Amino acid sequence: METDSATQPERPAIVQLDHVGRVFTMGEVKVEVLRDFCLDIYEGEFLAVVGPSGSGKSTILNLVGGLDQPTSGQILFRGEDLTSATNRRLTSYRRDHVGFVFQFYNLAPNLTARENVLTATEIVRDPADVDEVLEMVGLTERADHFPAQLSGGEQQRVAIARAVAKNPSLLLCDEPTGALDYATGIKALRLLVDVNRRMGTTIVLITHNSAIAETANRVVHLRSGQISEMVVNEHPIAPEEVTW
Ligand SMILES: Nc1ncnc2c1ncn2[C@@H]1O[C@H](COP(=O)(O)OP(=O)(O)OP(=O)(O)O)[C@@H](O)[C@H]1O
Repeated sequence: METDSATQPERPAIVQLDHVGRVFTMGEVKVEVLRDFCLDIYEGEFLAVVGPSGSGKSTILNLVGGLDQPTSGQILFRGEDLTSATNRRLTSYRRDHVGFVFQFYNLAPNLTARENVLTATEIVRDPADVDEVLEMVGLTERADHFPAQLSGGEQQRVAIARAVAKNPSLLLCDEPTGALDYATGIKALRLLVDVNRRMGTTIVLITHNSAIAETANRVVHLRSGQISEMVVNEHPIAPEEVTW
């Protein structure tokens, strides 16, 4: 059954960034990327984070995904403070709750499409059915091909299938269409929208392309690590309507 796309803050927050600061220190130099950054991400929403290069998008995604820790403030996942979590707990958070999709697909070259997806499901408690996920991404016929035998768009579909097959609560996508041509990018975006609607997975998509963001329920515009604008799309457009 399809779940309604979440637009509204009445939904509980899945992740809360509470007065988060992130300073990178390189020798004597300190780079303050985020200061007092606050954002709630709601269960089941499709949130786009848009901003120019260097505005802090990947920094935020890495913090939300438990790949990085803030220098100040708190990050809560369903009320649990991740900033005081042990490394072991953070690893289980990433394993059980988070799926990542990157611009470059990071597939294991010596494994077939199916094996790439299967490997991800072996480490989680409640995975989705691998064959169903491969069918959803339209790769049933290509399941026995190795990454080098697949096009860029097909490889990205394997990467999405791999992330989705873990049945994560949160799917974090860093420029997932960045390396794809227009038509292939639209297909990848369609998949993400379908995953959000059909599986109720909360999606955070970061992009520098504001046209893509119109498919999301809510768009956070970033400028120099600050939210410059927040837009709720009452009627997100279909990926097929996106032009860039
Ligand atoms: N590990 C690090 N050490 C030092 N500075 C960093 C580090 N990671 C990020 N930065 C700096 O933080 C700022 C924000 O980087 P971030 O990668 O979050 O931006 P972005 O919006 O994702 O950019 P892009 O669209 O180019 O990927 C940049 O000025 C970057 O140089």
